[in-house]
Amino acid sequence: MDFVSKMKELAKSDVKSIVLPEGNEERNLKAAQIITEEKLASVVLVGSRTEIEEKAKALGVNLSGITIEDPATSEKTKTYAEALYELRKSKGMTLETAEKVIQDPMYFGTMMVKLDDAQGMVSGAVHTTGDLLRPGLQIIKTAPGISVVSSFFIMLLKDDKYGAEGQMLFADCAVNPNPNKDELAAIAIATAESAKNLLKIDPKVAMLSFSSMGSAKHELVDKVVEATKIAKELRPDLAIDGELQLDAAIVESVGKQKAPTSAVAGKANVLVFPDLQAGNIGYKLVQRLAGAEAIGPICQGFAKPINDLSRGCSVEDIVNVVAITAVQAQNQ
Ligand SMILES: CC(C)(COP(=O)(O)OP(=O)(O)OC[C@H]1O[C@@H](n2cnc3c(N)ncnc32)[C@H](O)[C@@H]1OP(=O)(O)O)[C@@H](O)C(=O)NCCC(=O)NCCS
Ligand SMILES: CC(=O)OP(=O)(O)O
Repeated sequence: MDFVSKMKELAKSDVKSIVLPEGNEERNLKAAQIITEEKLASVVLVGSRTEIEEKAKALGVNLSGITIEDPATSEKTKTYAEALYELRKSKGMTLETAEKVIQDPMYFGTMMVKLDDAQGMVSGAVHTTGDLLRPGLQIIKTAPGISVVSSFFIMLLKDDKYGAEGQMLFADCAVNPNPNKDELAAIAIATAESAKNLLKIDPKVAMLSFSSMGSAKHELVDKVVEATKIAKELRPDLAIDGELQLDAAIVESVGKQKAPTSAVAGKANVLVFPDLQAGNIGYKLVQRLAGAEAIGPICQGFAKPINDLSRGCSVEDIVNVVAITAVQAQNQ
């Protein structure tokens, strides 16, 4: 069974409630109907009830079995505003501001997850990644013992000779613009754990650079070398190695030539990029030029699952990320 089918089967086995805060958007509405028909999750659309109902009618989307929460009229709005105020008052938020902010479906949806009125959230077809991350960081916060929220893409490649039979995780492609060495080490460890938990593979983590094992000297390379050292010290049980160029990481013959003693070189199935410029460009290159399916960005490190989409996503992408979010919610 392929990865997406596995996620869907798991999601169906214990149905969770997932919020779509871009409730009046066409792809979200179409996805909501598919998710409901396939029983992948119990969908909550957040937004103006009138707009959602009118748009659904125009698109021929059947809303039965789907819950709509309108922040302007919901009986939950007051409670959520008060909870937001309590969480953010030490940062200077007033109750008046909280009452305004909670009208934003992104904040309303995030608060639904925080207060267990839903188990997960997916957005990003319209909003930017920052629009999802800010309420997430302010309200959901990090899981116990985790200091850095980051993200990964599940890359399903056309050529199964790479990664784990064509499956790879790429990180961080969406959250941390310029992680320092400690943050980069944390991203590597978190992504290795995500590879084990979601893909059920034995992670082989390559810390990517433009240098392989000292072949180039530069401060940008130093960060990757130091992050690799930190990650290995923190988790000697994990196969993490670097610094490696991309070809040394994924092509067996090049790995043997450039990093002959590495247990990861040539076999990597988790690629950790040195910064967000490289990560975001890297995943889009593989998606667009190599025709890989890119699922995500899936967030890791939040106390509860909230996930992003690319604004270029399809209806199918939304359905897939909702299934994965539901599986993450089962594992909470
Ligand atoms: C993630 C991002 C939104 C955070 O921005 P920010 O300006 O630091 O946000 P805030 O200052 O409002 O931070 C909110 C809180 O989260 C914390 N925080 C920020 N990034 C964090 C991270 N990666 N992990 C954990 N906590 C984080 C902040 O310390 C702050 O805590 P506090 O309010 O309790 O003091 C920002 O880094 C960003 O825009 N990243 C790039 C997203 C993007 O454009 N991706 C490309 C397309 S996918
Ligand atoms: C993940 C990502 O790059 O999102 P967007 O394309 O919406 O900026």
